[in-house]
Amino acid sequence: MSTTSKNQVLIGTRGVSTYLRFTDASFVIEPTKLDGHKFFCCTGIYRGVKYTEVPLRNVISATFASGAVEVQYLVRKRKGNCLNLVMISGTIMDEDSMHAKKWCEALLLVAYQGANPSKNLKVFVNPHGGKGKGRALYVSKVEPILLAAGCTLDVTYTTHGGHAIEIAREMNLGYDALVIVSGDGLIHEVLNGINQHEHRDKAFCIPIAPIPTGSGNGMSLNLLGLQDGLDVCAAALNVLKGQPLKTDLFSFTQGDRRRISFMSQTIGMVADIDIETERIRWMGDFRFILGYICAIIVRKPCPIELSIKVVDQDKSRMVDVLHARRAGESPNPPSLPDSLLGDDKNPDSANSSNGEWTRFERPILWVYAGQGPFVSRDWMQFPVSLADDGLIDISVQEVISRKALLRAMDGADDGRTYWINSNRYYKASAYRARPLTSKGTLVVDGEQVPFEEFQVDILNGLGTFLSPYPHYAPEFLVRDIQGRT
Ligand SMILES: Nc1ncnc2c1ncn2[C@@H]1O[C@H](COP(=O)(O)OP(=O)(O)OP(=O)(O)O)[C@@H](O)[C@H]1O
Repeated sequence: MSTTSKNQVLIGTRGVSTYLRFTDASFVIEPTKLDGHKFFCCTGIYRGVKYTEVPLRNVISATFASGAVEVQYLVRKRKGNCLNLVMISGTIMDEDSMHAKKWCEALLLVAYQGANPSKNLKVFVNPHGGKGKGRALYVSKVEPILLAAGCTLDVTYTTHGGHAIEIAREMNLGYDALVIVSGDGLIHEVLNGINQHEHRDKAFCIPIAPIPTGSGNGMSLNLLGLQDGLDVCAAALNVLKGQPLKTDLFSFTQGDRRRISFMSQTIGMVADIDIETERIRWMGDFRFILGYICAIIVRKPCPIELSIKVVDQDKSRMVDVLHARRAGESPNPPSLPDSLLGDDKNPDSANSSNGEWTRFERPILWVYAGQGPFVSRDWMQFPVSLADDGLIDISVQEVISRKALLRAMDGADDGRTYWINSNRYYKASAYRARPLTSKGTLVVDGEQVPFEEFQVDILNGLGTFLSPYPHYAPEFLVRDIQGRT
């Protein structure tokens, strides 16, 4: 029987003849006995070569040189573990060289769905982000994957806050993607550098791919999901295989200074948590939980004047819109009936009229505005957020009892329903806030900014990120909507 078939090659590896083949969905390694009859021990391992099947997407490289085939791919050692880069190689057995070469080319073609694996990448590495392991993780885990794919890397290790702004402002526009090895703060810097670029609009089209080595890593979680969002190898795979996802950005204006924000603006208690837990960043994202508990004990009100251009404040409808959008039933957010736009059905918030500013008049503990479901692994702040709906999600927490705040932290069954308990949640086209005291905290994408009057407007679809999905990661579909008001 000839072993030659279009989708497989037979190689000798570790003394075992082994088929390498691919189907429409998978890359398969199948050890056999040398006489061609398949033989497995009960574990599927034959002299150290194990039967392996991985999604085609996990194949990074396939080369043929000097009579040997080499395939590099990502695999989980155990279910639930992080991905790891591994390689299988061996000399071809009864194939001809031309077949082996063509097989490698065909495998790469399907594994990359026709895209070029060898990308030209600008890489920013923040050695200070998160627990300070960015450099080590980049060198040991991420760079080998990018190099295996044949990428050209232009790497900058940031030396100080603001360094990434300086580089992004001046960068050339020939990169296929900007790889950001840090947390959300460095993404914020890069976007603000791009905003000052001479060719701003073109620069905004270069997709950004986060590699999660920060504390919260909200954007990485939102793009890759809870299983992969903190896995640097899964994030490196996204650099190679992700598709551009357009996201809204926010224009944050204070006086004549305008910043770009891509994820969140926080005022009051949650901003305090960000700042006050800075000195325990070695704890990773647990710092936010600890900070929340301490902040509940203090329960400091934040006197501000808040005005919102409300588009919707009905949580049930927000969930329905999210589901419809993800099911592809509604390519664009459905327009709301005029009677609902800016309608103030709730006497607890202030008056508004269509397209006008609604004043929020009750004492508040915090405002959390932004997009993207997760701001960190345990904190789902904007569960009904859509990447490019042209709206900002705003949650406002009135002053309530400590007990009620602790209950809010509990969420429902999985800690992902935090928003249901924050008592006001809006979809808005803009908002503005004016502090009524000089003491207070304001944080934009993790960066502390002066606690002064500001306004936020939407920059619809200006951001570009690489993503495995056409929306934020699918697990964020909100199933449990108990308690929505
Ligand atoms: N070499 C450096 N030394 C000190 N600070 C740096 C350096 N390089 C960058 N920075 C600053 O580090 C800050 C924190 O980075 P980043 O926000 O990415 O990590 P994080 O705060 O741990 O994560 P997250 O924002 O996801 O919670 C950035 O705002 C940046 O200004």
